Amino acid sequence: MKPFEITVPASSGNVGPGFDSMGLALNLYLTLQVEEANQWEFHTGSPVTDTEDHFIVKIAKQAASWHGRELPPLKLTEKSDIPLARGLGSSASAILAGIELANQVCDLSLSKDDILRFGTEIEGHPDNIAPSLFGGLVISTAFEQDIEYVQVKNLSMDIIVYIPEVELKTEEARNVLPETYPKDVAARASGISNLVVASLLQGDYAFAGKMMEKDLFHEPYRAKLIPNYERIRYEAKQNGAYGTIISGAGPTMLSIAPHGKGQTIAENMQQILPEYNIKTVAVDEKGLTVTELSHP
Ligand SMILES: Nc1ncnc2c1ncn2[C@@H]1O[C@H](COP(=O)(O)OP(=O)(O)O)[C@@H](O)[C@H]1O
Ligand SMILES: N[C@@H](CCOP(=O)(O)O)C(=O)O
Repeated sequence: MKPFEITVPASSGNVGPGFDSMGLALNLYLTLQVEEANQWEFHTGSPVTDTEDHFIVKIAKQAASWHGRELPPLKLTEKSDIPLARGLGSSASAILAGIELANQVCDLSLSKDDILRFGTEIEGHPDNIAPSLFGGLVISTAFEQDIEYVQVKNLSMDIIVYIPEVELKTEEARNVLPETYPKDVAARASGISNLVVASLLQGDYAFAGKMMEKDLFHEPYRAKLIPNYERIRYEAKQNGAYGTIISGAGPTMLSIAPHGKGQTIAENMQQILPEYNIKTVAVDEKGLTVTELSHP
């Protein structure tokens, strides 16, 4: 086996009202270098005590065993710009890295649709898995045995993320949501989501930003879990952003802004919230990639 590297972008799920179905791939990356080895080795920036039980290895073993195969020992080197439990899809990126690892090493011949289905089954919803796999903005939903999706590329807007120091587990942020929604609320909430999609497709980012802030599916329930929720929305708008939403389940927040204005907005917002990591990010258009390494 030749050494290779798997690269998976981060993602921002929901994009406001597209709860569990809309997500954007972002240019923060998890990379996993893979080499043959006689015994397991796992290298990351921080110590890994349970090499064979590491989340990515567990997923890879699961993917291999579902196809009647066993993963051999490997030397793995992981690097990641994606902060954990911040609403930037770290778990989806790690799941995809694990599935692709098994796909490559055990010759599973999984198609991208197979990976989407398997990854969604593990993650529970496709809104992070689909964009991290395909790149761009992806709208997706599980329908019977399949995950149906539409990929949208070449959005022309700037994106700013506000990453706090605190973590928020997605599971915890899902527990505050209602089990069911009254019919009139569901109808309005999906209408708002449809307006966001339609305006993004038309390139009307100002209207998309306005409607993104009107979510009824999750933001009203999660706002209390997100530090500085109202303040970030207000200050970002004062500084010229079109709209600000919770990224995934939070606690990171994300603004969309006019093309070319993102950097200035990020700098101004960093003055207001010095304890945050605030930066502009771009949409990743490629999704998961695998490259052969000549010199690992
Ligand atoms: N690269 C990784 N390696 C090991 N575990 C990871 C990795 N990425 C994510 N995880 C696991 O996923 C958890 C975060 O998932 P989650 O709460 O869904 O937040 P998010 O996906 O928004 O970052 C981490 O606490 C960790 O258990
Ligand atoms: N649709 C999910 C998205 C979770 O994204 P994450 O990055 O916070 O894991 C939800 O809103 O729960």
